[in-house]
Amino acid sequence: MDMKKMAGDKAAEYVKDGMVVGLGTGSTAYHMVNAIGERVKNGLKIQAIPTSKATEAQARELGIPLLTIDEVDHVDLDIDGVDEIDPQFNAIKGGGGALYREKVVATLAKEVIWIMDESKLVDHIGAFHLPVEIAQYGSKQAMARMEEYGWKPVLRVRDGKTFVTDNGNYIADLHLGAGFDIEDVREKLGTIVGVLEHGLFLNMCKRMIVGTSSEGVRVIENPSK
Ligand SMILES: O=C(CO)[C@H](O)[C@H](O)COP(=O)(O)O
Repeated sequence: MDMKKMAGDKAAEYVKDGMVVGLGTGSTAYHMVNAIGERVKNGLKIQAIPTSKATEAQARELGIPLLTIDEVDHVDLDIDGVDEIDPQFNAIKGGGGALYREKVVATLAKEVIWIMDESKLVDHIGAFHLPVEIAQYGSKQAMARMEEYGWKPVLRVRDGKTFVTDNGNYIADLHLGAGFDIEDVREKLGTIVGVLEHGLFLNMCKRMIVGTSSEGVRVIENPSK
């Protein structure tokens, strides 16, 4: 079976009646949303908060009852994908550009599960670019500040056009390299006007669920949660 599907299907088992569930975004989350949709058809009673317009459309199609963010006062469980994750459970997310809503929902959640195939496990994050959501107004200046910090921001382009997030903003992708100083980058990003959120999700999850080619699904618990 597809490794992403294995992880998504397994994660859906953690959803229980009565929960408010955060539905992540991306090709792994897609399988998880399908699996939850199947369980809803079979009588599971939940409410869900999607982390992107794409996931919202998928969940709606499957008949999963949805809340808007203004209707949410807590999230019991958030399940989402990652782009990279290290043994300290520090992750980069936002490859699909949904990092802002993903972080809002993950931050509200009592419990977070990250789902992935085994390619996402790394010793040090940073080989994958770090996505940073920036306001359109002043984006040139915000990127100039990033250059001053010695980073090389690349404005995200899709299909020949500047990529615009579900929130109407741009994404600057930072190519920092594996083993970059996470705390230093996080702190410096906080000083730049126009930076709305970044894709560092540091030690947020209670467990990772990893689809592997040789061992099936691995569930890795976070001892610090
Ligand atoms: O953060 C994300 C979207 O903003 C995704 O969760 C991340 O990019 C992983 O995607 P995939 O499961 O397709 O590999």
